[in-house]
This record gives sequence, structure tokens and C-alpha cells, in this order.
Amino acid sequence: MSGHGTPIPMTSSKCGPLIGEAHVPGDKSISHRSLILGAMAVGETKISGLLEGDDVLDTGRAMQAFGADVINHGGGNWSVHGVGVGGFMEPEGVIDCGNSGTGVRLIMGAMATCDITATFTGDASLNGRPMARVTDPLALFGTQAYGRKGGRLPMTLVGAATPIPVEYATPVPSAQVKSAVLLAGLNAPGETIVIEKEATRDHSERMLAGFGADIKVEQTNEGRKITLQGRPELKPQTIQVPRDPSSAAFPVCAALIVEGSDVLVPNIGLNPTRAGLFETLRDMGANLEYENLREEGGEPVADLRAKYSPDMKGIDVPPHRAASMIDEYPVLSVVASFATGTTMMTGVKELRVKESDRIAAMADGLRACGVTVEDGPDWWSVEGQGPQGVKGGATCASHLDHRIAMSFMVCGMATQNPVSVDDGTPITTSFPIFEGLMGDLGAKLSKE
Ligand SMILES: O=C(O)C1=C[C@@H](OP(=O)(O)O)[C@@H](O)[C@H](O)C1
Ligand SMILES: C=C(OP(=O)(O)O)C(=O)O
Repeated sequence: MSGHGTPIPMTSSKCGPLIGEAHVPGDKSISHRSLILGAMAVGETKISGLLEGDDVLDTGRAMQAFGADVINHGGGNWSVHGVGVGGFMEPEGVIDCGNSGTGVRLIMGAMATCDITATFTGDASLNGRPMARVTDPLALFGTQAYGRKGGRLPMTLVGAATPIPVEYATPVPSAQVKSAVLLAGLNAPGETIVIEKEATRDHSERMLAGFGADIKVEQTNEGRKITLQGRPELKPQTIQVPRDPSSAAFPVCAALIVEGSDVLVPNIGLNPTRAGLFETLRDMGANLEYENLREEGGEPVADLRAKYSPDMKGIDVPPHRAASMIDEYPVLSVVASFATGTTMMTGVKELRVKESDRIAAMADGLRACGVTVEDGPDWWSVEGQGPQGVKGGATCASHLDHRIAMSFMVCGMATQNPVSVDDGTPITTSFPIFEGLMGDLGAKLSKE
């Protein structure tokens, strides 16, 4: 539940080489889905390696409020006794999803076809984000939503008592929207179909199949077509959550810009719907190797080795890659600042509706650090200053956004003068061990 407390400024100063291994926490997307699907299965799902960040903990509390039994056994081991598809109870209180778009949108989907009513809220960031992208398709099942102007939280959803299955083409590239519709489709009798023009992260499809749902994915002329049969009995699973490539991005990018660095980030999933940043960095000339490339649970996994890369060049990042690296643009813009030449990022308007307007937040902060940044509604560009050329010396606003706070902390590791953020507390939403992990590699981070 970030954003409810007192802001704590944080500063990052130029450091010596970053050296060592960085064991990043569990994947946030898979952690949310493990708890939600576990709550919709019949019996006990066992989860190890769960990300214990605020976003996921809020989802765990929400599943408890809907009637599942969510138990923390310590050491990242959790279990969920599910209530079955359609078995959610009506919560007594308001569901507070804190800072988490994934949490609130997936949970709305999961309860939308149950004959119950629930009210959702979040922190100031989440309460400013658009929810109509989810409540519009949920209305097709028969769900009613009553929120603030512009489809904002707090919002009450009245679940459909007699849900009808839906066919829906997602108008925005969003795994959250796709997943909300699929989760709602679980309790609608018949076939629910989602078509997405551009492929987004496919964890819901893979995990629904793992839990025993009848789900089919095909490539058609209109895009990726996902067909789900409603009313399955989901079977509880034993899940080992892989490490989060979006968190791995921070030690990887830090190593690329800090002189003399050599960092190993073991066991990172390279699912093609998530790995766009690493491909982009390699296209820029980063010294980034995939070591011990293997397959685990049907997905490519590697140990990432990142070394200081003073010869990186700015590139045009292909827009078709955007969905596979959507959360990584803020830290990419930091790396781009230390490259030579211009990095152009297009097809990225979704960045404007994340925890913050991420283009505006990064552009303001990088400009204050002496970097030339230009932007438009759906694009932005960063003028590289060369490996030692970024001045820094600014305090940047993190806007209740963990990725913005961590990106500026990475930036300060290589700038001529320290970089601060006005509030480092949002970092705990996705990467609660960030400060200690980066400190162990040699970063100089301090809180005021
Ligand atoms: O489905 C998910 O787990 C997520 C989807 C993405 O959001 P959108 O679906 O809004 O693109 C991403 O930004 C978020 O961090 C996690
Ligand atoms: C966009 C993000 O998360 P969410 O939408 O779940 O708040 C993120 O983690 O970068």
C-alpha cells in the first residue's frame, strides 16, 4: 500500500564498479496471477518465490476478502485455499489495491461474473488511472460499474448474476485488459473470446492452461485469438515463480553505465512477450550476454551477464517491440542518456497511463540532469551524452511510481553529480530489496 505514508527522499551518487550477483525477486505478473488463480481453483495451491512487494501483498489481502484462505509460510512460500470458479464471497469492506493496476484490473475481472458487489480503491496514483478499459468489456458480460468521472476509482462493481460469454477485440495493447476479460469468462457458460492485435504478455493464457482450463490460442488475420471455455473446475497447482525480468532490468542497466562493472543476474525468464529490453540493449551495443540459456517450465531462461558498455549507440526502438518492454522504457531512457546518438521510442502512448505519465516524469527529470529529451503523445527521444557526459545534480519527482524512482537511482550511479528522488517509498511495490541488492553490488544509495 504505497503512497499512503510519508515521502522519503533518496539519493544515488557516482559509485565504483558494480560487481557480483544480483538475485532479483519473483515476477510480479506471475505472482498476482498465482494468488488470483489459486483463489479460483478448488483446493490448495502452493506458491514459492512469490514477490512480497506491496502490489502483490494487496492482491493477497483481496483474495482473502473474497473468501480464499491465503497463508504466508515464510521464506517466499505461500499457499492459497481456493473457493472455485464463481465461488467468491462478497467482501465486507472496500478492496484497497494500493498502487497496483494489475491487481485491481485482474481482480475486477475475476469477480465480475460472480453474483456479488465489491468496491475498489487505491492510492492517489491508482485512483487517477483509467478503468473504463476494463469495465467496458466487463459490461458485455452483464457487470455494472459505478465509479468517479472518467471511469476512475473508487469504483463499485455489481457482478453479473447470469453472465453471458463475450467476444472482445482489445482496443489497447494491454495484458491487464485481456486478462480481466479471460478471468471474467471463467464463470460465463460457453466460449469467451479475446482478440489482441499486438501480442502482450501471455502469463494468463499459460497459467490458465496450467490450472486445467480449456484455452486455445491461434494466430488469425485479426491478431492473436484466445478462446476460453467457461465454467471449468480449476485444479490447484504447485507454482515456482520465476524471477522478474522487469526487476532484472535495473541491475543490468546499472552495470552497463557504471565504469568497470560486471554483474550476473541469474535465472531470468526470457519469455519473448517480456524480453524486449534485453534485445534492445543488445541492438544498442551493450555488453550483455545470455549465459547458460536453457528451458524451464517450457520457457527460455538464462543468467544475464552485463558489463560496462561505453560504446553504446542510440537506436530507433521498433514500435512492435513496445508491449514486450513496456515497463522498461524509463530505465532504457537512462541508458540512452549515456549512449552516443539519439534513441527514438515510438508507439508508446500506454506509458502515459501507468503509475505516472512515464514519458513526462522521465523527460522532466532527465532534462534537469542535463539531457535533451523531446516528446509527443506517442513517442519520445533521448539525446545521448556519452558514457561520462550526464551532469545529474537534480532532485526528480517520482510521482508515486516505483519504476521512475528506481530509474533515477540507476542514473545517479553514473552521473557527474548525485541524483535524488523526492520519494523512494514506491520502490517497495515491486522491488522491496532494491536498496540492499544494489548496495551489495557497490551502489551508493542513501535515504534522508
Ligand atoms: O498484466 C500484467 O501483469 C501487466 C501488464 C502491463 O500493463 P498493461 O496491461 O496496462 O499494459 C504492465 O505494465 C504491468 O506492469 C503488468
Ligand atoms: C505498470 C506497472 O504496474 P501496474 O500497472 O500493475 O500498476 C509496472 O509495474 O510498471
